[in-house]
Amino acid sequence: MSEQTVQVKTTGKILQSPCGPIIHGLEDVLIKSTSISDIDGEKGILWYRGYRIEELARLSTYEEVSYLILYGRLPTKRELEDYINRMKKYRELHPATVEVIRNLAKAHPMFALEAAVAAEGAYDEDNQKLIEALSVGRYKAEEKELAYRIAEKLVAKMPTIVAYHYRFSRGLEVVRPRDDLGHAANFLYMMFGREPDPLASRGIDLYLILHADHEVPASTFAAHVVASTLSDLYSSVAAAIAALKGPLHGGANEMAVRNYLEIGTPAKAKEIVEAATKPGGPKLMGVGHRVYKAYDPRAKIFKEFSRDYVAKFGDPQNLFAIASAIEQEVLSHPYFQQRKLYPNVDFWSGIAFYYMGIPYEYFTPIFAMSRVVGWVAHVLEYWENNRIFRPRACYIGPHDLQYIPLEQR
Ligand SMILES: CC(=O)SCCNC(=O)CCNC(=O)[C@H](O)C(C)(C)COP(=O)(O)OP(=O)(O)OC[C@H]1O[C@@H](n2cnc3c(N)ncnc32)[C@H](O)[C@@H]1OP(=O)(O)O
Ligand SMILES: O=C([O-])CC(=O)C(=O)O
Repeated sequence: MSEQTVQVKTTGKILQSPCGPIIHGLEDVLIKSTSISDIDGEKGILWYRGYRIEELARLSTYEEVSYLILYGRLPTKRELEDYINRMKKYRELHPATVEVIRNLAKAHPMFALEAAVAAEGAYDEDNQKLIEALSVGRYKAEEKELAYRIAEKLVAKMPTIVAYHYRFSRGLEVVRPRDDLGHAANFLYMMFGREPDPLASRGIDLYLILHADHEVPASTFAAHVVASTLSDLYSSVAAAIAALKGPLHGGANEMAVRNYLEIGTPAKAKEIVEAATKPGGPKLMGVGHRVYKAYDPRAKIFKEFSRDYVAKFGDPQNLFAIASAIEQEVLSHPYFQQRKLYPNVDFWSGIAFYYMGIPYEYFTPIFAMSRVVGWVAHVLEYWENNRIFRPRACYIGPHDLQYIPLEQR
C-alpha cells in the first residue's frame, strides 16, 4: 500500500494526540472541489456560481437563484418559466406526510421538517427507483434525471411543510398552495391565509436568496456524509436539517431574536456583550464565524432590509434598536476585534420575520427552505465522484481488558 503525506494548511485549533495532530472541527480541511459557491473569508465576499451575492440579492429571485445553484448557470426566460411551473406542480405533499406533520404539531418545527422530509422520501416513487439503482451502483443519465427531479421536488415542498406545521400548531386548517403566487409570496400565503404585503414577500425572497448556499458548513457536510453511503437525497436532506437545527449553526437566528426579546432595551447591550467575553460566559448568538474573519456580506444586506422594514412598520419591541446597540458594542470591543468576530447572517435575519408575525421557532425552518437547494446541489456534485466518508479517531482507551462475569463485578 502506498503512503502519502498530506499537509493541511490551517490557522485553526490543533489537538495533539498519540496518533498525531487532530484538526479540531476539521477547520480548513478540504473535502472536495466545488463550483457551487465560494467564500473569501478575509474580505467578506460570497459568490454563487461566480456571481456576487450583492448582485443576486439586488436583481434576482429565489426561483432564479435556486435554478442557478442546481443547474450551474442562469436560466433563459423559457427555462425559468418551465422550472417555476414544475415547482408549482411539486408543492403538494403526500397525505402520509401531512399526517406526520399533524402528529408533530406540538413539536419544534425543525423536528417536524426533518420527519416530514424523510416521510416524503419514503413515498416518492422516483426516490424508490433511484434507491434501487444506487443499490446496484448505477448512477447514469437516467438516474441523474431522477435525482434532479427529486432535487426540484425537495425545493418546492419545503415551504408547504413549514407552513402546514405552523397551521397545525395553531389548530388551524391548512391553506393549500396557490399557483399564481411565487415561491416566497406563496409561503406567506400558506402560513397566514391571506395575500402578503409586498415588502414582506420581498423580505422572504431576499432571505431565501442570501441563504441558498454556503460551501460546506456542518449541515451541508452532514448531507455529504449521508449521501456518500449512497443513501437517498431525502435522507441526506433530513440529516442536513438535523445539523442546521443546532444553535451554533442555523438555530442561531432563533436564539438571537430570543435574546433581543429577553434583553428588552438597547441600554443593556453593553452588559450582554461584556458577559459574552468572560470565560465560560454565554456566546453571543449571531456573532462569529468559522470562515468569515470580516463582516458577513449577507448580514450587511439583511441589516439594510431590516432597517427598511422597521422604518415602514415600526420597531415596537426595540429589536432593531437592540441589535444595533449590540453590534456597536461588538465592533468596538477588543475581545471581538482580536478574535475577528463580527455579526453573521443570523444576527439580523429574524427581526423582520418577527414583525411579519412569524414566530421565532420558524426562523430556522425558513433557513432550511432556502438552503435545501445548496444541500441537494452539493450532493449531486459529490455523486459525480463519490467516495464514502470514513475518517479515523485516535483510540486512547485501554486494550485487552479481562472480561469479568456480571455476578463477580
Ligand atoms: C448560519 C451560521 O451557521 S452562522 C453561525 C451561527 N452561529 C452563531 O451565531 C453562534 C455563535 N457563534 C459561535 O458559536 C462561533 O463563532 C461559531 C460556531 C460560529 C464558529 O465557531 P469556531 O470557528 O469553532 O470558533 P471558536 O468557537 O473556536 O471561537 C474562536 C474564539 O472566539 C470566541 N467566540 C466565538 N464566537 C463567539 C461568540 N458568539 N461570542 C463570544 N465569543 C465567541 C470563542 O470563545 C473563542 O475564543 P478563545 O479563542 O478565547 O477560546
Ligand atoms: O458557513 C458556515 O459555517 C455557516 C453559515 O454561515 C451558513 O451555513 O450559511
